[in-house]
Amino acid sequence: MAPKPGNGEPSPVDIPTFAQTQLDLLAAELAAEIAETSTLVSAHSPSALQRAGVALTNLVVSAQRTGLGGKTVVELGPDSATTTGGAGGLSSDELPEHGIRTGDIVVVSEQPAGSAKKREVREMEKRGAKGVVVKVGRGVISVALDEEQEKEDGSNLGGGGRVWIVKLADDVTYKRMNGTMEKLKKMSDSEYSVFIRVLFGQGSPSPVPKDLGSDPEWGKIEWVDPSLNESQKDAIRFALASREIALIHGPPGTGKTHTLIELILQMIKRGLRILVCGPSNISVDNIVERLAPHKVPIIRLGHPARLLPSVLNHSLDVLTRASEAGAIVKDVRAEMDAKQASIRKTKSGKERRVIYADLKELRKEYRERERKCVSNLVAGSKVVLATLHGAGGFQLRNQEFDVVIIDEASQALEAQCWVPLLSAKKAVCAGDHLQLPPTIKSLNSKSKTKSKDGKSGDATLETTLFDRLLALHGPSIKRMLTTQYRMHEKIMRFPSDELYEGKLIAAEAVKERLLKDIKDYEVQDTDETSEPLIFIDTQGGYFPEREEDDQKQDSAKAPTKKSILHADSKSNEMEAALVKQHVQKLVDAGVRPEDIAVVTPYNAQLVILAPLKELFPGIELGSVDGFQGREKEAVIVTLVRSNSEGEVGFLGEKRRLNVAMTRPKRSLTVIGDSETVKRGSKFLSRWMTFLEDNADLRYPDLASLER
Ligand SMILES: Nc1ncnc2c1ncn2[C@@H]1O[C@H](COP(=O)(O)OP(=O)(O)OP(=O)(O)O)[C@@H](O)[C@H]1O
Repeated sequence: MAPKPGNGEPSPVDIPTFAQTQLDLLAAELAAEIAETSTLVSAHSPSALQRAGVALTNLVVSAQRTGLGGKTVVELGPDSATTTGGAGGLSSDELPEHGIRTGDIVVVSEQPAGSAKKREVREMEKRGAKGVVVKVGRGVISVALDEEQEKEDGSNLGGGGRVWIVKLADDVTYKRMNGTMEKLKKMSDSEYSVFIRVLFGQGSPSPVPKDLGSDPEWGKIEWVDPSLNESQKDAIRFALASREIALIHGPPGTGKTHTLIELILQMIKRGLRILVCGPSNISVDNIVERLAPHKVPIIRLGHPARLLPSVLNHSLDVLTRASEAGAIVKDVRAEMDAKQASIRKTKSGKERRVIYADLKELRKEYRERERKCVSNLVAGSKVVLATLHGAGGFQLRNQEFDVVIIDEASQALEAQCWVPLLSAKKAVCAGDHLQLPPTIKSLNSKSKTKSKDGKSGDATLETTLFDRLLALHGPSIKRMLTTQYRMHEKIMRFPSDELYEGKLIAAEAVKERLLKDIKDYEVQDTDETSEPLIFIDTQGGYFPEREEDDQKQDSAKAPTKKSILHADSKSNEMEAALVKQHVQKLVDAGVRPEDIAVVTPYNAQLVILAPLKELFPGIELGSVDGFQGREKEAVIVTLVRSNSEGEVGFLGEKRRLNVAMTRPKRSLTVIGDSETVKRGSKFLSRWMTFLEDNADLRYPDLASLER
């Protein structure tokens, strides 16, 4: 564990040791990810892998062209020999249902004939071509190949024959994190900036005046949005006044992004140059969308195919094309496209080789011109937005920013945060360390850490920068947002008291909102729609949980990635029946299925709940982890665990429960076995007692349940 919070001076961290620990942990994580893919691929047939969402079979290369960065983009379409027009409702030019998404790293390779052949990922990588999916359409999927991946005779792309693509572990992200950690490790003591020293406890953050609200400098801010609440204003003042680091702690629904937007606008007013990052494209786009109406000049880095359509106008790619220098780049691109097209026409090996040599030259020229054009644009902009990973691209090399802002910092790996932070002078990180950290596959992997004074501890990738800084410097480096704009007062009470020191306040507009008060359509006043908090207690041992393995034996169903990867997941059929009954009551009262979500910690339970999607079109079913950041009018949580041993597994994780119970706006229904759950932990025991005392407590009516 990291040093104790706030006990005077922080214990300094030895930076090279820290970086090495991160490198070890990242290597273990990448290995776990690679192993997962390899196991999947070698154990299942191509069609099973397609159903599991990790492959797309029966394709042919239909075209190739030049993409961003001068890369070759191959377009893949269905092989007409395998799609007999219209079979299964599929027209011959449409791709079947698949799980490959833009941004996935894939290998394109010759498809093995028959399913008997053993497939090895490593072998496929060697013989095929690796790349990134840049576009997914109904009838075509485009892959930008890694440099020089296409062999001159096209043999690694099926040589004109049938190919398939398989999703691989995303090692690109790792390379960037590793590169960053290597740099950090090699830095000498004299190269550490004040900022770096503070972030590793080799110095304390510069003091900030105590009462910023009445401070002559920070107390008189002209707010762009005067409706900000006091805790939001205070967090912004603190983030502006701090010199090295400020954490903005945003519990669920407290307007974290809202606050960051005002902070960015205030920083722009002060002439500061800002880099804004988040762990995912969506987290960054969310900010671009909300900044755009303020008409401030912003540039969004990142591949256009991965950005929301609404933010494209701010994307570097679009801005580059619109610029004057962009026109010259376009000419080179056209020439390259013509060459690419001619490769496919010629059969002569000699001619192909000449064209490839020309292409290589053109690619170099293209890249140089594009880089120049991009650097000019970036250098001239005051606000740049990118994913943490994207901030490590060539576009930001040698660029300096006054402040780096990281949203959702508690959901990012620390090594990823260092991609933009290595050259930062000051950082503002927003997040909530009491919700779930990033998902880690190598969970058992721990590495020893050592502080400068020789104290050692265990480090895991789950410890985020946010956690570490709080542990290092204590609460004085953070400000918490305290008014929440999502939940009914009664839904908020338990998480607030247990996790947020009882500090959360429900905003007037939401504190008494019930389902029956929905304004957009009519909802009847029933027992289900007039209660914000319902607990259906399944205690008594009548509703035991099941292991996924038990079900697989009696199920002839095709594997899904979920079922393959969650072989030891749990489910509870009777709880699922109770969910269905409750949803039916809500829908009968008039609540729209699209305003209802069912969340559960267990993926096997999701498989059992799946038929609800057909019964109530529009309803959302999700794992707790997948629902983080989301909200719904009504949320039903099924806890699944029910056994005589009091085993609760990963239900015992407070942060997971916190996410589960803070998704609803007007109605939270918890379905679970209080006897089992109570025994899981003190926190769970207090939650069960709270529900018994405060929720509308119900017991299942066994007779009315259809099995
Ligand atoms: N000062 C305010 N006055 C009124 N409404 C506000 C205020 N601040 C935030 N909100 C509203 O609260 C909601 C949540 O805001 P926002 O999306 O910024 O939250 P968030 O904290 O980023 O969300 P999450 O809980 O997912 O982290 C939004 O509907 C927003 O308009």
